[in-house]
Amino acid sequence: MEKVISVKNISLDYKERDIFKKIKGSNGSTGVENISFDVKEGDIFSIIGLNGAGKTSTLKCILGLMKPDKGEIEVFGKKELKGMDFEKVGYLPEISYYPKSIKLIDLMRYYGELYNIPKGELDKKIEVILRKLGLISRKGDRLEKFSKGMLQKVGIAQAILNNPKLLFLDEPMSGLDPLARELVIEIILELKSKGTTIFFNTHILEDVASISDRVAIIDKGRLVEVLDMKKVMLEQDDFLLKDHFIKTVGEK
Ligand SMILES: Nc1ncnc2c1ncn2[C@@H]1O[C@H](COP(=O)(O)OP(=O)(O)OP(=O)(O)O)[C@@H](O)[C@H]1O
Repeated sequence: MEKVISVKNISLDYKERDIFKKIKGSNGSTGVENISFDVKEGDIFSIIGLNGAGKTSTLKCILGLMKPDKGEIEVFGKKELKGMDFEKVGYLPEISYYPKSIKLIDLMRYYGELYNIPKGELDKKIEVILRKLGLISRKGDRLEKFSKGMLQKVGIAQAILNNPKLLFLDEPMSGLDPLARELVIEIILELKSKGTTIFFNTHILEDVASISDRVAIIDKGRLVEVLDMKKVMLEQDDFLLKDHFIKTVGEK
């Protein structure tokens, strides 16, 4: 299997960012320190860590939304994602900001245009995805009428609209009810079965253990270990990610 993401010795120190030096009273903090890992094509790769561990910072560096101070990142074998590359990538940010007055269908059409989805296919694609996420009856509603969980589903819908080859999900289960969480797991597994590589950040360990091929544990900006889940499960049939995580992070 090919490497889709390669992260080598990246560090990102918010203290070094000029903008934070300028904000009176802000000391900033270390985002990530000397992190390295690879993600193989078709894998589900999860990063778990406590609040502030560095999950979002790592993801933003991979996507090119932040530039690490040190280290190298390659995605699809390239040092920088550009133009057409983004048509192959889906991204659910940790917090999505959408104009409140926009109707769901118009937001989806807007993303469809950004992804260059042919006009003739777009409405059908939107329909399928909104139906899957239980949002079809709300497609004509403005987003100001949506609950937090519904907005999270909107974020997921836009992230998968282009059938991405590589999907980034930052806390995908945030604000979702148990049924919606199951639905998202189903969607993730369906995408994997079609060959999509999935990279996701979470601190909800139950969601990770059963579906991930590899799990990276990070703590205070540092990579503690990368677990090969199949191998771990074979070696220890009573392995519980939660217990392992508490032990590992607790001992640091
Ligand atoms: N914009 C910022 N300015 C200064 N420090 C920041 C900024 N963003 C993140 N940090 C710091 O970087 C560290 C890692 O934050 P990050 O958001 O990557 O963690 P996380 O694991 O995604 O956390 P969470 O689970 O709470 O979303 C934290 O110590 C945080 O305070």
